[in-house]
Amino acid sequence: MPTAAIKICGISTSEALEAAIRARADHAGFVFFPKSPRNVTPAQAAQLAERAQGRIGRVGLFVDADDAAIAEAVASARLDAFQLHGNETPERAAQLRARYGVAVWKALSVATAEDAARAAAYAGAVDLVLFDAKTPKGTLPGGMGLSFDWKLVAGWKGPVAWGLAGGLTPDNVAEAVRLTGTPLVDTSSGVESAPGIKDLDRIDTFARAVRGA
Ligand SMILES: O=C(O)c1ccccc1N[C@@H]1O[C@H](COP(=O)(O)O)[C@@H](O)[C@H]1O
Repeated sequence: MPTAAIKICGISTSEALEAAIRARADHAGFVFFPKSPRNVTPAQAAQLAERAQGRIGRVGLFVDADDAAIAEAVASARLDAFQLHGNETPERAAQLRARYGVAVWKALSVATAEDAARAAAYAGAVDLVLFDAKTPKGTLPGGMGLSFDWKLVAGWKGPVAWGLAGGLTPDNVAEAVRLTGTPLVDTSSGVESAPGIKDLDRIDTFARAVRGA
């Protein structure tokens, strides 16, 4: 089985970005969601994106963002992909993909087999679906360190590429990769010492665990 690709999300400092690059992660996630402790301003994003250029993929995370917010993020950070982490429809995802010509990832929150089956509706509209855990009402829609029953997506064979997120840590990611066969893993709070504070050693340990799986 090929090694799963790695995305480290919620990067907001150059130190964390360099740690992700040193760990040979494939993608760095920049959160454009003001309610998140990992939110970056357009100015921060511009600096990080510049530093990341040609060294790691740049994924912008949005939650039901309007056109103006997305245009501002795109103007500041040259993004390689959008990660849509709200209730964006397949039509909205396809519209953004056509408008900006970048890859679009759609996060889907999973608690049942029916939730995972919703991925099929995004075939043709997105480049990847990211299965994540459901979070409690009134909290952030991701980045909470919550996982779901991985058996629901183990060996998933759908009409679109996929990845796994939600509560992945250096301690459990190898098991998650082995059990699901996921081609991509995404973590945020699992490589932090506190919400929004990336732990550089944990980024390294996480990547090693993925490659050792
Ligand atoms: O990281 C955030 O702050 C965030 C905010 C809003 C939506 C999604 C967010 N993060 C994404 O959530 C999943 C799971 O994160 P975790 O590893 O459980 O902390 C992941 O895709 C993050 O990119």
